[in-house]
Amino acid sequence: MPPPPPPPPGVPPARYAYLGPEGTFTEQALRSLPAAARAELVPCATVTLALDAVRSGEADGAVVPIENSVEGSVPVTLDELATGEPLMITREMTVPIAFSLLARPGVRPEDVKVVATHPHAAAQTRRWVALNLPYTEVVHAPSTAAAAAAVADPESTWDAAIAAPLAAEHYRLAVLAAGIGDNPDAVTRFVLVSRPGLPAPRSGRDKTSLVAFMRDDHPGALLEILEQLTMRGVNMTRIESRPTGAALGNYCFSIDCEGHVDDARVGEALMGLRRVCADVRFLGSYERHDGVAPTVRPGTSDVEFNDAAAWLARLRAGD
Ligand SMILES: O=C(O)C(=O)C[C@]1(C(=O)O)C=C[C@@H](O)C=C1
Repeated sequence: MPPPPPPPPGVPPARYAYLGPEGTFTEQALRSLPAAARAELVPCATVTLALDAVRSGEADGAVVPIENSVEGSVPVTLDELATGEPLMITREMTVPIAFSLLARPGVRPEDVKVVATHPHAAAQTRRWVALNLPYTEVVHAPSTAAAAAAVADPESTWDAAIAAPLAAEHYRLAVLAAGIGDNPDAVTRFVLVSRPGLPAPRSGRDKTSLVAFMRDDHPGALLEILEQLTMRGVNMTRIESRPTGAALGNYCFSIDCEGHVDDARVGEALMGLRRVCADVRFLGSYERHDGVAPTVRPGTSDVEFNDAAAWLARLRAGD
């Protein structure tokens, strides 16, 4: 394939931060974006640093992991998006996850006493490790590639890393075992995050992300939030509660739902949430990674919402 054209004269290439170092699954997710081919890619040691690079203007965007099909959400990403200077999701993408056990050349499987990896990777290889390395200690690293980079150092006290097959080439490590994930169909979802601005254009196959902060703790508080979505025919694809950090028992709800902020039913639901919640943080509308279009229930299409609004206007005007 010919190399992508350079940016026009005077226009610096976009800078994208990501959870690094080189060789992470996050880097694979970022490289799946056509724009990455023309961009400067900036590896960051943590999700927090990658997102802060966007907040400070050091990077134009950041790709971070948000959810794994086996281990669930990535709490640091949910919490960073729910607090601090607002950020906006503009794209999502998925990467199939396959793990290898990597070690310095010459290290044998029976020599592996300590294996390092990211906590989400540890959770996805738990059964394989229990069966094949029963006396091995599993320690956590900031990312799978950070574990591989550390293991490549002959002074390392870690004997092996669980990482992406790509990390073996990158850090010149030997593959002691491949395909060691407990679930061969594991997939991780990543998001591209930028500073707030115009939401990505409506594609008809969109998702909207938001964080709803409860006004106070009372019977049915969560139900009240859910009603705002259900009564407008908005289908949720994910909801989870996260502590706000303010006090014990103080929670917010991280929600993904089908549709775009420009869809009448989603806009109306957001207005409803704004009325019943202490705060609502809009995290963006963006095209779904799987291209699935929502089913619009009778009475909740744009035409029907607009027709109802026009009818009310006529009533008020005495027409
Ligand atoms: O450590 C990496 O390689 C990452 O990109 C992070 C991460 C995650 O946060 O879940 C991404 C995909 C895998 O599920 C394991 C780790």
